[in-house]
Amino acid sequence: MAIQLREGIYWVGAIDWEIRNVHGYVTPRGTTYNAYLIIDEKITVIDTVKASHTEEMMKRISKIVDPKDIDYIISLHGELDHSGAIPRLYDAAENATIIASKDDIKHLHLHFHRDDFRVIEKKTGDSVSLGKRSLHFVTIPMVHWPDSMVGYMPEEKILFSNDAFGQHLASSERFDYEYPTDIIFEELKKYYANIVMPYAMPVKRALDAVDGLDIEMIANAHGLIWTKKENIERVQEEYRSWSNHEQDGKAIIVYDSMWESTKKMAYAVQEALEDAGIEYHMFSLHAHTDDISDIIPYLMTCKYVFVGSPNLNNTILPTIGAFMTYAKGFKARNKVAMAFGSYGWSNSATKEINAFFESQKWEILPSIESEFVPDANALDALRDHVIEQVKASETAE
Ligand SMILES: Cc1cc2nc3c(=O)[nH]c(=O)nc-3n(C[C@H](O)[C@H](O)[C@H](O)COP(=O)(O)O)c2cc1C
Repeated sequence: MAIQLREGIYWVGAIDWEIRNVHGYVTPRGTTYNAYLIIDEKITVIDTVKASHTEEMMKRISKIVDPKDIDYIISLHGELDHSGAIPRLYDAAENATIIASKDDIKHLHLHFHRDDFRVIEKKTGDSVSLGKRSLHFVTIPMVHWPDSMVGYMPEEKILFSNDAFGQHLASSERFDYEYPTDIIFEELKKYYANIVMPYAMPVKRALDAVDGLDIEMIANAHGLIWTKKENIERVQEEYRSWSNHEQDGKAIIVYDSMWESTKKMAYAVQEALEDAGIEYHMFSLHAHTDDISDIIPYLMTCKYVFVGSPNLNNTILPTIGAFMTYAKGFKARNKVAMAFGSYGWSNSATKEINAFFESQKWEILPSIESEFVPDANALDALRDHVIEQVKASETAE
């Protein structure tokens, strides 16, 4: 059924209980595609759903209104998890016009190749009257596509924010007050880290653009809708802090190992961090025990990054390569990093890892290698080295 947000404003999206991977970002809790129906003089749908969930959306809309009567389809972002059902909805509506940003109009064309779409372009400062209510648009390019836009409805104090402030979280509950707050914020951070993080400057500009709006509800495109005053303030503060690359002073250890030598080294690093009083999280990529997308939220806010790989055929293990390839796109800033790993006869793994650190412009601590299996002395030396380096880094602050 359609869920009422305010009188005449409904959530008509879809719940994807099954999805576990969105372009390499694992989504253990599934997701939702949030679409909104507004019944006013102009019957309007804001965003749609992934094509696979089109009929679920159509059914929810049809409980409230005959889709043929829809006047406006507003597309805030052309990615297929929001635009996938636009062609079906457009065909069901007899006289609909699509409202979108200039880039989104181009993207919709490049996705659907529909020359018959009637479109109206909107940009920052433009609005559309729906009758009793209106929508005022703000383009937020690169949060997270060039086409991204939000719509503010002053009469209801609702910000339709599309992907901004979203979380991949499937639930029968629609509103933040119905769901454990910690889980929503955990998923908010994971979403920001894995989707939005590369675009720190555009995020700051977007936050400035919506700053000062009187917002009582953030109707986003994924997950729970924000309604609680403290949560609406907190999500904006969190986005501000993340876009400023603020850190929590913690560490991450990311490693893989074939015969457990590098694993022993990872645990020596753990011991050192405990001795130095640094909080940390360890990620083992062995046999994909941990997923690389789970590391990114920790990477975003940590200070220290320890990466370990043994040598395999003159290079690193592919799991560590995948982590570095994935991490590289996010442009995490202000890290202090150290490589470690075991080798047999030629060492290139830590060099490759250091080259990655360098590409990220992170401060690099001297790496440590072990020829085959590290003995107790080697592990003690590694531990002491890490303690010394970390303490020096803490004192230097
Ligand atoms: C298939 C295979 C290829 C390897 N290739 C290299 C290599 O190119 N260079 C090197 O120094 N050691 C190489 N080694 C040796 C490992 O790096 C060494 O055994 C190391 O101690 C393994 O660390 P781990 O226990 O953390 O997996 C290779 C080992 C295996 C099993």
